[in-house]
Amino acid sequence: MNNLLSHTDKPIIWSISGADCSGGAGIAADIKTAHVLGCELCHLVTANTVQNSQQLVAVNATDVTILQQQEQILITDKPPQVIKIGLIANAEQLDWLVNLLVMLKSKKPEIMVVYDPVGQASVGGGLSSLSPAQLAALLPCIDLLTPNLEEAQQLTESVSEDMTELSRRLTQLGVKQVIIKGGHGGGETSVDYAYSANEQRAYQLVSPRIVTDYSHGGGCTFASALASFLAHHYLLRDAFTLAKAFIQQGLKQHQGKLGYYGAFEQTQWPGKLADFPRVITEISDQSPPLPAFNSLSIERDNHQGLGLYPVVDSVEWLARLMPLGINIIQLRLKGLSEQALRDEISRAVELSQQYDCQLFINDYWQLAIEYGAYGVHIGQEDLIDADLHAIAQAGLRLGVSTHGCYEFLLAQQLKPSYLAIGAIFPTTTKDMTGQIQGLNNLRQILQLATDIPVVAIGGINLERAPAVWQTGVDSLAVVTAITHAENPEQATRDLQRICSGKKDLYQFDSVKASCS
Ligand SMILES: Cc1ncc(COP(=O)(O)OP(=O)(O)O)c(N)n1
Ligand SMILES: Cc1nc(C(=O)O)sc1CCOP(=O)(O)O
Ligand SMILES: [Mg+2]
Repeated sequence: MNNLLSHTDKPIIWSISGADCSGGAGIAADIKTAHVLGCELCHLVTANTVQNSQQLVAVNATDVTILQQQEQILITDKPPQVIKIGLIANAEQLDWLVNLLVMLKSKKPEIMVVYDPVGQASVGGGLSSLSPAQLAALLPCIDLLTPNLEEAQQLTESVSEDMTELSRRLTQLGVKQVIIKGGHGGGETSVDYAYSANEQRAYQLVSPRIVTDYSHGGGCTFASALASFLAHHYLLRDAFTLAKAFIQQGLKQHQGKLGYYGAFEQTQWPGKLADFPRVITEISDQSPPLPAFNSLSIERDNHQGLGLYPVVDSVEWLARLMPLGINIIQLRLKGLSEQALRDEISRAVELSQQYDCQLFINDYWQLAIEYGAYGVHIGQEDLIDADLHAIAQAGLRLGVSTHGCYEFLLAQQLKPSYLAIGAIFPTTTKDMTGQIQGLNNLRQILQLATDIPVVAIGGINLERAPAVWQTGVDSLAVVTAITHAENPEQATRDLQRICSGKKDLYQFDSVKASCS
């Protein structure tokens, strides 16, 4: 257990779950899911169940000594990044599991543990009779719990149907993050609710309900899809979004087929906007509804798009760069007094009119409106406080920062003038820890884009710019590649040249996991 180095490029997941001889649920679902999502899955089978599409006949619990042997033979050879837990057949297994998790987390705290608390088989019958009191020892070891509403009620010994209340209670029992699945309810849509105790934030996603009986193993698949995306280092909100899209895509394979309880279909890495959920948020679901924001002046027919987008921190920089034929530019001021802000912004707007340049003001949307700037750029944290109606009514364009697919979908629902995706690479300009996208993730997110222009930002320099441009983005936003360059004017011209190059690919079929 000293050497927890992995021997494979693929992230390793351990699934500690039961085997379903009918192939729909349990380990079978976990293996199929992890496989198509670019992970390697080791299985420690807790029970050999006897079931088919109609009934559960027996749960034959595995002897704990076998699970211990499997744990020991795997631990140095195939150590896990993520552990996914399903069926725990008895109290003896529970004790073993709690000890295992405590030991693993003491050696490698970053191991993530996902627990899908299966108590009932979907074909009817009890898989496990562990009580909430017995499970209490396990919950503090769990990073992500994925109950349905009924399971959340059982674990909290509550009759509440309020997902907010249930998820808070579950985190009080020690679980760090919860996703309560709404898939089993009625209605036209299925709403899932995630809550992170660390972030103290909730996320809600809704998808149209797909009518099909081919859903056997859907719950196990959802949990193992989450485990797979977490193993690829996606944040909870993005793993949640991708896992919901994965489920939607799988259910659609047998849409409308009823009368036979078939195995859920695991297909491929989700990449079609139609499979992705809608983000429920008070920002996008405002009343009255938000109007679409004015669009930018953009030339797409010559493949150039918006081109280079310098982001600078003074009017002096604007005055230096605008004469070079810049189409779009941003004034990103930090830490100035009210008067200094007013001076800079009013001078910047004047200058932008002189050069007919699309000037965006970062953060200060009220001053941008007051001085008649072309647009404002708003970060995710500031979206809630900004008066988006006022920005639209004043005719200003809106740019929104996004970091990952959840924020991208949320921002896209607002129909802004452009969407920024970052940070593509590590950057020294601001702390983007945990939010570095890389080129593969950028390509995946671009598959979800509509006709709203997309700007890439973060760590883009002369060497990296061609590869980012080739992903098909409409613009490259840069700070230090210009402001820290030995010769900023030359760097600007070089970047402009890259951004005027033809893009070869506008097709992103089956982009594989970020592991490549
Ligand atoms: C084009 C572009 N993209 C992203 C950002 C970042 O904006 P924000 O999230 O508001 O963070 P700060 O820039 O305010 O630190 C941006 N400014 N421009
Ligand atoms: C200001 C900013 N916003 C980012 C985001 O991802 O939202 S990354 C970033 C820094 C961009 O600076 P540079 O080009 O020097 O890396
Ligand atoms: Mg900002």
